[in-house]
Amino acid sequence: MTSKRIVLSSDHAAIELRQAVAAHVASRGWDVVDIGPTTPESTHYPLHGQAAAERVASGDCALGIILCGTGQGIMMAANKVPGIRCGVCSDTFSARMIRMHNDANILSIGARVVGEGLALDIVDAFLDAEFEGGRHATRVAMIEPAPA
Ligand SMILES: O=C(CO)[C@H](O)[C@H](O)COP(=O)(O)O
Repeated sequence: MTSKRIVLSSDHAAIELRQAVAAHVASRGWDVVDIGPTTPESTHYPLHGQAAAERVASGDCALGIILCGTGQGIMMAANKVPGIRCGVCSDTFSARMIRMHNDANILSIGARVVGEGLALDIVDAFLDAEFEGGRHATRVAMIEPAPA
């Protein structure tokens, strides 16, 4: 991965964890684009999932990390943006495999599911893994048809 620019977003349920993830990812040398929100008012996860996904799909950011209470709703919203492959992870094995086999470009985490220590390990597993290509590239290409 040449670019080390990464976008982060969440809904209200994951602001504290997102900020911890942002500090951790920045400490690893990534250029973090944290698009919020910063205030704790209730908000709507599809807005934040789509906004992060658009940063990745446009090429502005190489990867993304998004969070909501479960990680599920914001993942669903992100995956509606063409070119996005986002998985929810609550364990490090899955976080590694969504990069190695699925070429995921966004990781989703549930702030009401995992604690901060595990979340940061999940982030490390995602960032340290690389897509293996080969047979996996054939399968990833089948997920989304090439644009006409
Ligand atoms: O996990 C989520 C979506 O998948 C949201 O964070 C959750 O639904 C928000 O719930 P509430 O409005 O009760 O805080």
